[in-house]
Amino acid sequence: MNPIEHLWEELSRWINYRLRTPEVLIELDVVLMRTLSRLLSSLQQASNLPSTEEELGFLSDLLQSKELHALFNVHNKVISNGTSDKFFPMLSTSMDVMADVLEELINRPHMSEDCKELFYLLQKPHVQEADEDEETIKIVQLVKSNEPLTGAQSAEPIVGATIKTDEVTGKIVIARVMHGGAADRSGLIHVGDEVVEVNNMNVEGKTPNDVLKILLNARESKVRVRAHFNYDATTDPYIPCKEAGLDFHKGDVLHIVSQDDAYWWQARREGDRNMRAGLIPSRALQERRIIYERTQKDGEDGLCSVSALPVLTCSQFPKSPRCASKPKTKKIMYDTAENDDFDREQIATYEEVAKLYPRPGIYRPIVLIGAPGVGRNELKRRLIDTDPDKYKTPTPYTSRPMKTGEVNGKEYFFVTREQMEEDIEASKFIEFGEYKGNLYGTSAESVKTIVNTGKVCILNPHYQALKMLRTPQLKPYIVYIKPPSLEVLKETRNANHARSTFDVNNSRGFTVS
Ligand SMILES: Nc1ncnc2c1ncn2[C@@H]1O[C@H](COP(=O)(O)OP(=O)(O)OP(=O)(O)O)[C@@H](O)[C@H]1O
Repeated sequence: MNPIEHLWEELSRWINYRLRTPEVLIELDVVLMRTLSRLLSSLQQASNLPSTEEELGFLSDLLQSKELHALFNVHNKVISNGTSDKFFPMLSTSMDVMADVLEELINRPHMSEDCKELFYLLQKPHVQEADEDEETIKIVQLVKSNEPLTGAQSAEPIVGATIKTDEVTGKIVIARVMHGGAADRSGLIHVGDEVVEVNNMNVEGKTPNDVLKILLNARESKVRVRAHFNYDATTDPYIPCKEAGLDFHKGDVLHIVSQDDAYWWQARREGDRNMRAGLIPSRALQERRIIYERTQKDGEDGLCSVSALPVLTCSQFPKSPRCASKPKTKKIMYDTAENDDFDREQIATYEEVAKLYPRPGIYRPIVLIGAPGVGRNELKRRLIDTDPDKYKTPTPYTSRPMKTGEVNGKEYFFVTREQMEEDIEASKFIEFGEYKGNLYGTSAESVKTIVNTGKVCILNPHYQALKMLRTPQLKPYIVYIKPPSLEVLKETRNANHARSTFDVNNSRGFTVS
């Protein structure tokens, strides 16, 4: 440790270990002066001069540090009060008397409520700083909100309080505390309090407008996420402080206030009037937890080695007709390994969201999802029938040669295989597949074109295409089609002579018995 660090250590230790009594303020001042003069003389000795960048940096930080400046303020205060006995206790022996009383109290086998209160009060440092006029600096953390500030027109609003320049001193002071606002609820801010610093910026010489600018520039995280899991802090064995936890349910939108800690974010529930932020597990922590739980569970199920990041493959999903050996229409090919988002999507934690403002004349696409054969295609067809000018489905692309009577752009857009492969490679298709040696696919561009022409785009893609469709640009409504009861299903499908869409020959009627 270099001599400067050593001196600073000594000074800090001294401050930390002593009570802040009035006598101590004087003593502190003496120590400060002594330490600084030792620092100066040590700097004057050539051998002790800071030579490395690290030492110079330390000295520069020290000289600019808030602690040192605060100590200088103490020094100035002591000097400006001269020999006034303002900083001295009423009795020269008051500290001894207090120690005696505390000892007396602690040795009592039973303490009455009054004694307990006295015992508690006497241990509080502010009792020991008895002077009424003594200045105290409160560091108050108020979180900026959008709460209305009625009656704040005359002066500038600051987190539920108004400020003004004091006519006599020229300092910024609290003019009014808005009832029920953040400042009022904190109970720490009162009319007439001088504002010394805002967000670590000294406001000396500044106008209320300047202070407002500082507040407006305060950068609070604007991140909002939707939770994809339930969270109950009381049952979380990892949370460092259960009381500080914020419980939420799957689907809740959370406003992330701070992501400074890698494992514990601070958040508020969107729309919650309680302004206090609470701790929630970060995405990284929750992902780890889910992976760990899955690994444990799979272990219990007797499965052999499970990778830390499980990637679901077709075989792990319930038997899908599109995975059948002889697909009816087309084989959908998805190389999940190529999709960066795939793993994360399998571990649902938080999803970033933002408020959406409708754009006149622009409709969000409707994406129909559901069990095979549930009737998505039928629904799409019927919707388009109701209003063909309003609803539109994209025309697919194919590499198959055009048949006689077909019109390019009507049934399909006909392109070469090379062109299609190139576009697939460039992620231009939301879904694609191969059937009988020809490629088929729906391009993202054709969805955008329908949206931009003011029509409602309807899609009934393979569920894997959701990854491509669920983007901030397209913002689709994803509608899950729930099948009706078996009785209704039998009745309607039989009446319609419905054909199964997923059996190998596509010629079977519904086998509902
Ligand atoms: N509401 C309904 N009433 C009567 N029949 C229906 C109804 N909905 C669908 N069907 C019939 O059921 C069969 C399957 O419907 P459809 O092809 O729309 O299913 P799908 O969900 O698009 O299937 P897939 O996703 O597997 O392609 C069709 O013969 C269709 O006519």
